[in-house]
Amino acid sequence: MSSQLSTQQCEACHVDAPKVSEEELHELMSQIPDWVPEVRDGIMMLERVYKFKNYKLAWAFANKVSELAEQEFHHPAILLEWGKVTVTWWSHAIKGLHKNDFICAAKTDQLLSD
Ligand SMILES: C[C@H](O)[C@H](O)[C@H]1CNC2=NC(N)=NC(=O)C2=N1
Repeated sequence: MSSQLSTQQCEACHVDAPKVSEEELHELMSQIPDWVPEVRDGIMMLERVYKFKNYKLAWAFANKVSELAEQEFHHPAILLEWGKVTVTWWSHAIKGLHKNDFICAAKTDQLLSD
């Protein structure tokens, strides 16, 4: 359930922290069905495009995602466009996906209803 992930906190991620396994990936993806795993420069990432009616609403959402990032001290790529925000989570430290990324993806989804 996505509520399960979104109630968790990011933990400090170090270079030797574990990447999620194939099995975990499958289980965690099922909890954030609107996110797509993307491999970019050999790094697995989680991405979702959010659509809005205008620039201002997209901008406000991008700001909320930025606040979440500082709260969790885990920072995504955020692409702000007219009516559209693309959020991409991955863990720089391990060049891949950590459980933190799934927690933050679930929390990003929750910002929509705030
Ligand atoms: C020093 C600090 O903890 C690190 O630079 C953090 C900050 N935010 C981060 N965000 C993300 N997405 N991945 C990281 O590896 C990461 N590392």
